[in-house]
Amino acid sequence: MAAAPNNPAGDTIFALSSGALPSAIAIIRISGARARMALEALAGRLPQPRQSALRTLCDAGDVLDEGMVLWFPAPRTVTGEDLAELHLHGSRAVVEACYAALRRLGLRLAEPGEFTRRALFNGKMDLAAVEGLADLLAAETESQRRDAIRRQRGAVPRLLAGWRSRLTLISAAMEAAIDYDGEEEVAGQCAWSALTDSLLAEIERAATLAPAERLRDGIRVAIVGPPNAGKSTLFNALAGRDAAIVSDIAGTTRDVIEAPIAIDGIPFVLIDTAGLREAVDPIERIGVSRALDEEDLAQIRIDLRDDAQEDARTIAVSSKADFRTPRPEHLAVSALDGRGLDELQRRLVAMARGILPGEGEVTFERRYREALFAVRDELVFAHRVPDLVLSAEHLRRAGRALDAVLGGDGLEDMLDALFGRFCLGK
Ligand SMILES: Nc1nc2c(ncn2[C@@H]2O[C@H](COP(=O)(O)OP(=O)(O)OP(=O)(O)O)[C@@H](O)[C@H]2O)c(=O)[nH]1
Ligand SMILES: [K+]
Ligand SMILES: [Mg+2]
Repeated sequence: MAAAPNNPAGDTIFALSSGALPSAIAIIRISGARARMALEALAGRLPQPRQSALRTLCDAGDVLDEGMVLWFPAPRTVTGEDLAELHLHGSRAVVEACYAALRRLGLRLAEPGEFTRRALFNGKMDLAAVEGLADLLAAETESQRRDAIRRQRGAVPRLLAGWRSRLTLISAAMEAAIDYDGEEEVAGQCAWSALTDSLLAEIERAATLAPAERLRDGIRVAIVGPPNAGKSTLFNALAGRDAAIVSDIAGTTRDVIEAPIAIDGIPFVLIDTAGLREAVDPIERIGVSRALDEEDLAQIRIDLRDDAQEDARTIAVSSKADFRTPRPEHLAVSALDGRGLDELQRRLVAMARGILPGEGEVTFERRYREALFAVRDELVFAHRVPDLVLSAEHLRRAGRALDAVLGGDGLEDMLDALFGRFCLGK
């Protein structure tokens, strides 16, 4: 998509903002400095601001349609610009005729997401809200809708600003402690320690929650282990179809294979990987290196290694439990007779719930999370260093990292990708 101008004052845009044609009603939205002129040219007299009025729409003496029109003068509009809406009969011919008339008046069709882009640049929405809106429009599940609404309604900047002001308070308490000696210093240290502890816990939780894009795409679950451990067989059993090739030849799977599945309404992306070993075959070696990457990236891994250790993101599985004695500390699973599969699914759901946002929690897009990890690291350093002066410096850095998110550093880079996710007319 071509980048829309940051200052769009010159161009007036229009687009169909309602659904696919034909439909009962088609709503054409017009935004920009010439919206008023265009509305007057087509509909004659302007209606009262923000009140609908019935008008006959004409183009050079030709009646286009009869419909409701609305006029929203800037700046109290969704885009921050003059805005008009035409509510027409939802036929292709009517809409095409209107488009043609608007083009003749010097207006142009909007790019996908361009209305929202203008809202962003005119300060009508913040970036997190735009991201939330994009997800709201794409939401398919209830958890996606709830999360998107919270973000669209400004939950992210509210949280960030709250953390920022607490950090400022902590820094102030800290500077005060530096000015004291002895007992007071210890007391001061304890006070700010407690403050940073709770802030750290909150930021840590926010950064480790499933990111917004995971909620969109599904929580990644990588199945890893040695060749012939039964990874692909297990993958197929969980996916409910023969998506991956299974054979008794070690090194069968080389590429990464993905299958989206839902368990208890939670979206997962299952990932089958190449068996981990010192491969001689160069192609298999690439497969092994990809497997290790997926293992790192995944939020949850199902580990079929003999020495697998359970942790917050790992389920250690003894496969082929129908004919091998499973390790007592591992979950015994057999893709052949089905034992352990229900329990494995229960554990996947339980782990997912731990990293999905709960009531009132909000997820963060990747770029926020990276900054949050930076903030967290600085807070950890601030705790660890023995010297209050050094601690104060780490707190300042944490503050700057938070400011970077609040100020939207690196904004331009991701705008095109973001607006590309919008449909036309939004
Ligand atoms: N008895 C029994 N055999 C199994 C089970 N799971 C897999 N197998 C067999 O073990 C062999 C290897 O299975 P795969 O699923 O291809 O193993 P993999 O871990 O994907 O192997 P690579 O892709 O080569 O790393 C096949 O012959 C499977 O039929 C199981 O639960 N029980
Ligand atoms: K195999
Ligand atoms: Mg395999």
